[in-house]
Amino acid sequence: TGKKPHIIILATGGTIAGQGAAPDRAGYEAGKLPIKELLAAIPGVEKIADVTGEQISNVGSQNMTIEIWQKLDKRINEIFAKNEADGIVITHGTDTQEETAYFLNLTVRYDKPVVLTGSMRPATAISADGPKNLYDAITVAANPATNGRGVLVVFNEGIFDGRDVEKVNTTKVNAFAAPNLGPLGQVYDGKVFYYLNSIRAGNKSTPFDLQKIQSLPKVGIVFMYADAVPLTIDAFVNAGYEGIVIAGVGNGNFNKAFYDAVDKAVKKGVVVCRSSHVPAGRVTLYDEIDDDKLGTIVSDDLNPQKSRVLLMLGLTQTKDKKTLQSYFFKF
Ligand SMILES: NC(=O)C[C@H](N)C(=O)O
Repeated sequence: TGKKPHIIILATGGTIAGQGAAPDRAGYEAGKLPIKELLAAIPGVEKIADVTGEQISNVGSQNMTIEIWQKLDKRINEIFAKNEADGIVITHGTDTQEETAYFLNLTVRYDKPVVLTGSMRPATAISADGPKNLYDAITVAANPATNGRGVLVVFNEGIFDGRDVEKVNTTKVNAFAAPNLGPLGQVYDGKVFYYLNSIRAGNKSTPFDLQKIQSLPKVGIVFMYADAVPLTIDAFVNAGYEGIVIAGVGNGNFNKAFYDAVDKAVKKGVVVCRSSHVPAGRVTLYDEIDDDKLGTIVSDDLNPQKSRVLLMLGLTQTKDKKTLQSYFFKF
């Protein structure tokens, strides 16, 4: 019987720390309860790990910021550099959890477990899902088989990789899925089962070492729909954005008006990435749009909000579109 693993919880807020007038969700506030109270709801956890907690922020994740991402990244890298913990669990709202997970998957320089979780029901609601998710996340982070799998999301007994996980339901406790890949595994009754490995590179095999990156360039997202007008494309260009992700229809398609606006943006040096708001599938090069002719890149199977994360980080390294495109196929 060796020493128990030490797990540090970094709390950022979210519904898991949410408080309302039980048993309702109406009018509840995310990011109210401190980490101490979240831990008090999972007695028995001391049998699987020595757990300590730190409060990084306390916000609903609709208010997540790049500044909090940088703070998280810095603290995670410091914890592992100084060997302060064997694994890290991040409690986080679900609205932007997929973005934070992918950002950290690309920027954390260590292979040790980093697991995000949250909840759909506030801590004060009937059958709150937070305590179980937190217990499961600690179980996964404490398991040696989690090493080297990048940043993960554990939710409703599913284990997902940070690159592929997406929020797929607005209110149900089964809120996360990886539409293009599926879950990496399952956590059940304190046991961890992995079924597959993500083949995407992350952690220190990316060039995105935030210690060497002062600030991130601005990248915006524009939503395409029938008869859409490209006002926001022009607005982003005029506001000095370095990149634009188009949340296109179908295989990253957009109409003639968008095409012309994208053409102008690219000619001004803005990098434009074609993604799609279709829930699954990849956006492929040279389908109905000739990317060589228009000067665009494609998102592969990253959704628009994750494409923005990668394009922001990519643009800190290069403006070369071939290299940026290679990031989208590799990371
Ligand atoms: N279920 C949740 O966590 C939703 C909340 N708005 C948040 O993202 O913080």
